[in-house]
Amino acid sequence: MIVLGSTGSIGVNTLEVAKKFSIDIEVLVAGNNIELLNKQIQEHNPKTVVIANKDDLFKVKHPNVLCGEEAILKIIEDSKSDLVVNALVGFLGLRPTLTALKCNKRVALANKESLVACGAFIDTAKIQPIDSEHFGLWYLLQNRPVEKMIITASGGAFRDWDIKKLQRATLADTQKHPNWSMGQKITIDSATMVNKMFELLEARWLFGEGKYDAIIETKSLIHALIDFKDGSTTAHFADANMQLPIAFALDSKMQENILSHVDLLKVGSLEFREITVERYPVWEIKEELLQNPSRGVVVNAANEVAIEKFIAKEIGFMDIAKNIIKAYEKFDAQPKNVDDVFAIDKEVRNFVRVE
Ligand SMILES: NC(=O)C1=CN([C@@H]2O[C@H](COP(=O)(O)OP(=O)(O)OC[C@H]3O[C@@H](n4cnc5c(N)ncnc54)[C@H](OP(=O)(O)O)[C@@H]3O)[C@@H](O)[C@H]2O)C=CC1
Ligand SMILES: CC(=O)[C@@H](O)[C@H](O)COP(=O)(O)O
Ligand SMILES: [Mn+2]
Repeated sequence: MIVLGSTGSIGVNTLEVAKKFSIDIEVLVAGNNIELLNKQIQEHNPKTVVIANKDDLFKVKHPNVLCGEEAILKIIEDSKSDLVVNALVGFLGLRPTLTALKCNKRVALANKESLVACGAFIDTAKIQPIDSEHFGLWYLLQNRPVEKMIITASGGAFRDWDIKKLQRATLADTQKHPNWSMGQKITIDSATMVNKMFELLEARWLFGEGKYDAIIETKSLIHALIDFKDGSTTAHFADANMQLPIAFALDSKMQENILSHVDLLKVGSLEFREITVERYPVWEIKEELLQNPSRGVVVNAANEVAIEKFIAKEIGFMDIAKNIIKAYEKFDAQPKNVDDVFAIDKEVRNFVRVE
């Protein structure tokens, strides 16, 4: 298989699962972490490697190394593998998803920005999501009428902070996720609750029209719940470890033991909280966005630029949501095709950059 983003949090977990299942790795794609990439090359012996920057080419211990975004698309087109794991972060992951699907490959999709920005034009039949909440929903779904699908949020790094202090929160503060160890960008998205809004959109594209909502479960032991029309509610419990969703994304008929069971006596109690607009201002547009999911492209582009500005200390933490909402109010056109998605993405980025 091909692993895009092999040196990231999902990429590393994917390679561990691949080792356990003895899956052959044809291509590794990484960004700047060449030290880790070299270790992965030694262990998995890929035929081809792609990295982000040509200045790093000489550091990679492999005879066949390419670089840049076009090279990622080319190796997908040229490869024999039937399965592409897309664990790239951000809008950068969209073209590889589209290319893999065009080449009739299966896509194990962690790159949620692909569906958020372009879900209307992606055939989800060939996609197995790598996200704990969608895995949970998929696991719970059975042939009974559903009332509502609910996903859980941890509440992120600032769930217990005094709201008045949030504007001055630093990048380092955002990274103190209570339950999960993940890449920098998704950990910021968890703190703003953008991650959960993205996941509601993903769910909408993956499972179709219906009622979707999210609540905070502070231990991240329940990942999804389904309210069935008959009055039953079922919940998916599993430890906060992505290897379970990854294992099923690589092999949906998977029968192996991947994790220890959650020990409810050790857990003792669970706490649920509402997601409020006061702490998570982006939640204000959640319902409207779910009614018009194609507008996800606007939210995604605004979020990526706002995060860049936050990291560069040009704006405070609470301004990330303000930038998103402002862009959302300004750009209300819905993309009619994939070209529109790229055009709107560009326009929104230009707008937020100068805001
Ligand atoms: N982490 C998690 O538990 C979950 C993540 N996701 C989603 O999965 C995706 C990946 O997340 P995560 O693993 O946390 O992110 P990371 O930041 O940990 O990893 C991102 C990967 O993309 C690579 N990369 C970045 N830019 C480039 C580039 N220009 N060219 C080639 N490779 C590049 C990075 O390389 P390098 O590090 O070498 O620079 C790294 O391998 C995101 O969309 C996220 O929202 C979804 C559910 C759970
Ligand atoms: C592991 C995973 O699936 C993440 O998307 C996780 O859900 C992020 O944590 P939050 O619940 O804080 O957004
Ligand atoms: Mn998730």
